[in-house]
Amino acid sequence: MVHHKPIVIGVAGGSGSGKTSVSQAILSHFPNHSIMMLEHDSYYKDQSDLPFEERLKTNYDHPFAFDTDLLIDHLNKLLRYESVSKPVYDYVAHTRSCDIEIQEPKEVIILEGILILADKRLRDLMDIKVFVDTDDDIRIIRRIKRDIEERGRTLDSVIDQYLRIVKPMYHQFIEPTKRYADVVVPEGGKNHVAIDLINTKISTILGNFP
Ligand SMILES: Nc1ncnc2c1ncn2[C@@H]1O[C@H](COP(=O)(O)OP(=O)(O)O)[C@@H](O)[C@H]1O
Ligand SMILES: O=c1ccn([C@@H]2O[C@H](COP(=O)(O)O)[C@@H](O)[C@H]2O)c(=O)[nH]1
Repeated sequence: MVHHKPIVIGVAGGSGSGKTSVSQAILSHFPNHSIMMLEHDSYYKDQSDLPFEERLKTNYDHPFAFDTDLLIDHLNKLLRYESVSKPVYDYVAHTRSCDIEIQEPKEVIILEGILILADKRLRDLMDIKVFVDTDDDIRIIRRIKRDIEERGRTLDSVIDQYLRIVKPMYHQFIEPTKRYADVVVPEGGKNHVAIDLINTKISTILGNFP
């Protein structure tokens, strides 16, 4: 029988910083535990009422792009050990897909996203706050590769979006949230020492569960 509220680990950082890699490294360290990922990206606002050309103009790196109220509602349900219907985001179509995913509650929740530390309501629900800190040049190189291979973009579109939006928004909204982090992880998923420290802390909290 479960007595304690689930543990929430927030993993923030710029696009391409290695948030997903760090989160995966935590997930794979606890194969026998009940652990899940919750991505702020799944809660990008639905834009199906806008034509595709209009969706291309959206600023996806601004807090207004997300339905954070819905994320908080879902997180609170998961914290009460209730399941939720997660939206599924389609990066190629730039809108919510028709699918939903049923997410069962778990003992450990990894909450991941570029702007999760920018919202005090989310910060207040986290037990451990992590910021993955990777230089701009490394992040743009990773993003070019990923967005062309996985998100249906061209080189020119990635460069244009990066210079016009992603970079200025990072410095205005994302980088300043580093000050809220308990742990700053340089260089993402390959930082084994930082990941071990985070995993040890999670084990300690799990060990203290009644
Ligand atoms: N330490 C690393 N060294 C090399 N490549 C990495 C490293 N961490 C992540 N990557 C690669 O960079 C890309 C972005 O990493 P990801 O973890 O998805 O970042 P984010 O979730 O912050 O956008 C992925 O293609 C991933 O394979
Ligand atoms: O329709 C969309 C939605 C998001 N983006 C970009 O995605 C990144 C955040 O994802 P990461 O996995 O953290 O890189 C954000 O910087 C948005 O610019 C998009 O291009 N289109």
